[in-house]
Amino acid sequence: MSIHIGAKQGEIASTVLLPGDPLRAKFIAETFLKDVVCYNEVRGMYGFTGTYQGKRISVQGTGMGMPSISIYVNELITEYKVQNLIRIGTCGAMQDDIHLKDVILAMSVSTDSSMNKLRFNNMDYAPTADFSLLMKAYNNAQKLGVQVRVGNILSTDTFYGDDPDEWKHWAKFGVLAVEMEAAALYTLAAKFKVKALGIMTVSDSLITHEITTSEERQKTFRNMIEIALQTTLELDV
Ligand SMILES: O=P(O)(O)O[C@H]1O[C@H](CO)[C@@H](O)[C@H]1O
Ligand SMILES: O=c1cc[nH]c(=O)[nH]1
Repeated sequence: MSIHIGAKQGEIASTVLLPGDPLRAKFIAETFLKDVVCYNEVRGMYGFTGTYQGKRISVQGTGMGMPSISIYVNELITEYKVQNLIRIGTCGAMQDDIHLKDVILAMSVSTDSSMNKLRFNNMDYAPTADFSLLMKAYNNAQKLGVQVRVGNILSTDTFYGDDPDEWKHWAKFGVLAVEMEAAALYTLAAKFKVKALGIMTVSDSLITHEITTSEERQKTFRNMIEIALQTTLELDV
């Protein structure tokens, strides 16, 4: 067992899907996986292992924000030898041609967080997706008939910022959408030489102020989940 994950060695698969919401992890396990075992309930941050079309995979909630996902990703990699980490999250659209429920593959991540400023002694690091995961996910989206946007997203530390227009500056530079974890995920994956990708569904628009309901956020993001699951089938480990 690690400090925050109550699994025994061998109970977590080498590929893990990472929703922020632990109830999304439960929903995915119950809806898409067979032979499911719940390996973690510590802090209510559910983790499950099961099989998808015969492939063993796990799904682990990460909580919200970079400090929280960093704890789970660190322990998954260092204590449980996880090799492939695919975040399946929600995000807010920052471009007017991106709509509710659109799917975004995060090729790179900008951030307003100080975590990497501290890690890299105030220099800029560019958190980047693993190209083989990105390419597989893109190809699977095409096969499933799901149009995806691929590009730069923002991982922010503040869901409720002080300046309601701050996101517009990122948008001017082509950033597609905002969420709160991918920069930390990509940075840790690079540090530990494992693979990571973020697949995000648009849950709200910063432009039109449309939002999805929490039930929709938890349950209806099938396109993103199916892209991630198909991608796991093509992984060697
Ligand atoms: O839906 P999840 O995966 O939690 O992702 C997004 O939703 C949360 C904010 O509501 C943040 O964690 C953000 O990254
Ligand atoms: O971090 C997030 C997630 C979803 N929507 C947002 O606007 N921000």
